[in-house]
Amino acid sequence: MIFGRYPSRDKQDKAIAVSAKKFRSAVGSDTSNGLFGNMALYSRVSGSVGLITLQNPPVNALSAVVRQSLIDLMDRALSEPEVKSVVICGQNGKFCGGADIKEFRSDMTGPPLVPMIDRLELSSKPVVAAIEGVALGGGLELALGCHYRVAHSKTRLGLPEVTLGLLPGAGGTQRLPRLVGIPAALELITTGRHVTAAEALQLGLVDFVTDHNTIEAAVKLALSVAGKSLDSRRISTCKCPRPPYADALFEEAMQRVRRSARGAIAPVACVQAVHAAATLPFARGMEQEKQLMATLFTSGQARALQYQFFAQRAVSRWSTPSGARWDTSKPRPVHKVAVIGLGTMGRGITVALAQAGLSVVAVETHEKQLMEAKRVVSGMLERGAKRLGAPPALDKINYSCEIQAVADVDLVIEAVFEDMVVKKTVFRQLSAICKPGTFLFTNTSGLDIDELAAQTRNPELVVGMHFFAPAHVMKLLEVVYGRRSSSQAVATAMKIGKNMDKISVAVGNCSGFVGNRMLRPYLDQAFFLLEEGATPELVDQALEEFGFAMGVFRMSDLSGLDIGWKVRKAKEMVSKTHQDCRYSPLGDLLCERGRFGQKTGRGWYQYDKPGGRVAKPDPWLHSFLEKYRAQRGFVARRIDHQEVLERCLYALINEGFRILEDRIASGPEDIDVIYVLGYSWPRHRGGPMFYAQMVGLSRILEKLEYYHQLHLDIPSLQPCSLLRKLVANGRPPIHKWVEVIKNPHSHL
Ligand SMILES: CC/C=C/CC(=O)SCCNC(=O)CCNC(=O)[C@H](O)C(C)(C)COP(=O)(O)OP(=O)(O)OC[C@H]1O[C@@H](n2cnc3c(N)ncnc32)[C@H](O)[C@@H]1OP(=O)(O)O
Repeated sequence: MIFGRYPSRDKQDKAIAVSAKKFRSAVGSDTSNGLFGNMALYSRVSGSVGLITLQNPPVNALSAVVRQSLIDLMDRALSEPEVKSVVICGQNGKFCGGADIKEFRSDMTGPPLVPMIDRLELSSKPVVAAIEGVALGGGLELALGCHYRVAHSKTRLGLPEVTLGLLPGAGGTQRLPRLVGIPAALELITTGRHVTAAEALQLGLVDFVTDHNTIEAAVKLALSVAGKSLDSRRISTCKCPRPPYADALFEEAMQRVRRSARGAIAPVACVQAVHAAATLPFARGMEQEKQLMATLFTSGQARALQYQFFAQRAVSRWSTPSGARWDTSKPRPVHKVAVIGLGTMGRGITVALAQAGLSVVAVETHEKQLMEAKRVVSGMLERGAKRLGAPPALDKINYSCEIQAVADVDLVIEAVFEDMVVKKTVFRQLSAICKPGTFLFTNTSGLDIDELAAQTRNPELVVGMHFFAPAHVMKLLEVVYGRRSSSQAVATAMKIGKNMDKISVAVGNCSGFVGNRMLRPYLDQAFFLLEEGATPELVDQALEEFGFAMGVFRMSDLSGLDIGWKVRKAKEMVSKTHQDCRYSPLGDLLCERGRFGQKTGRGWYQYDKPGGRVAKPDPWLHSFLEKYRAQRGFVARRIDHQEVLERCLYALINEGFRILEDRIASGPEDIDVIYVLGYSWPRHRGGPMFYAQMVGLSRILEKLEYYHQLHLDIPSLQPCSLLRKLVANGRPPIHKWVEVIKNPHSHL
């Protein structure tokens, strides 16, 4: 009966709009002031249910105006005698993406979330949250303030505040443990993990899950609970269930976050807040939550993490110095893709493409290697499918030993050895075989895209794609446009990246592109520090305390020293005499002795066996360094962590400024996203360019000048002109740097 009268989603949105219009005229509001641009709308459904719809596209974030509207509309629902219960939902199939993060950058105005949610929970009429799409952060906290929660089966729920350097500060740290218990709450709040509706139901986070119309289901529930006691439904009044092993649980959680957070303060505060829920009455727990939140809210880490959140979205709005842009370039549809070369990278790329639903032709020249690749790729797909609970996309891939098999594909991703001669040969072949218009993309970590494009009939179709290993897992993709790449080719590469669930950053063509180009001076400094008296352990410890998952030497041992050695040999750096410019052959000398890192059981550290993973200081390496210094006239001196950080990081940042100056990256966000997602730069430090702003550009400049004066033979320590210009321009904030780059005479 109720559902027969209930409008479809479309009709319902229209009904809401109509009643919103009536409501606006009833309250005599002025729509011209934008008040009703972002708000909540009210309508009455099924006679006695007040329906409040959050309306703030794209994710119905709880902006000041939305919060005020919600309060006003709840008051209205409570004051209407005909209304017996209330349903809160979000427009366009999204319940709520949480507090409006953009507001965090300015002085917060409008009614605060905490009393708003408390009032909701205190309501004498039952309130049901109809959750579709997402209920995240403040959105989930709002739902926790409601008396019942109905979710659509495709909804994702979570408290991701920790990823923004915060904690769920609108009662989330106090209500969630009371509802789902301490172990689950600790895990969800400290990781920020989203859960599916099915898991939410299992945890008791939601009361009901539907595959059908969520609002219909919520209204049905609202009708059925009207007039019933709400005593047991107010989460704040419930006792937090405390397991007997709670102390050990908190101890373990604290150790875990301290280990994995590497200096990030939010996860630690999250554990403390949940501990308050377990040990204090609700009101006192809320006070504790508020205090912890206040500390986090104004911290540099929260600013860094929120900057990174927006930067990861900003990079999709790419542009090139020649004027090509994301909003004026249309990608071409791609249905069938070929991957050439099924080594580690080619296999990962094949998996990522198949998982994105694309048909793939996977090519490897030798039958034996092809079969081995097929076995490995199938295993990867099966494991991935098991994790996602979906069938593996095995049938998306056709394997072939014949390069002719790529004749009818729309796009090729070449992933053969990182060797220009080999790649050139493949590109000439592809250009002859492929149908006209086929995009030819190359997976390379730094080779010249223009040189490769010159091998083809249509250089405008050539673009670089720098995948990071493992290619089916890592989120980052550097999309490298050459001098002649068409805007359509760039747009298509960006689109394919998005389809593979990657964050793609469009960058210009230069040796090493953005990521590896900046890595060079960083690695060089680490080698020079060894020459001057440091040990690999000292350098790594400084970098790991800064927040890197692994220091530079442990990382080199893991990825293999021979890779860099091969590149240096190809560039003739190993054999060249380096007169004006300092060059450390330490890495080469280790490779000459067969020390390639973990794979050989020896590198900058020693391991118990080839392939071993536990790095131990190596006395042989220490005495080797001593002999090396003695032979080459280096006098070992005491080097502290501060010098390690300044030399390694400021040299890397200086290269970042050069990259901006050369217009290889279109803004500092591009660099910061690349470094956080591809090079494990600690996320809570925003990225190298954001960190430079936090340290202060004048200080970076001063320190680079100081070190450059001491080491005139290290050009990478010479401050670049953009850095000087920014300091001369009064150190503008990071979002204004591009103005100085575009207008060198700018006086901000
Ligand atoms: C008192 C302080 C209390 C704080 C508690 C909080 O609530 S903190 C906020 C917690 N919420 C989140 O962390 C959610 C962040 N958003 C997301 O995870 C995702 O955006 C999404 C909601 C899962 C949607 O993902 P999708 O891939 O569909 O879209 P985008 O990520 O590209 O986002 C679309 C645009 O929406 C902007 N946006 C998203 N969430 C918010 C938000 N909470 N506040 C403001 N703006 C938000 C996002 O920036 C995108 O816009 P662009 O213009 O493209 O940048």
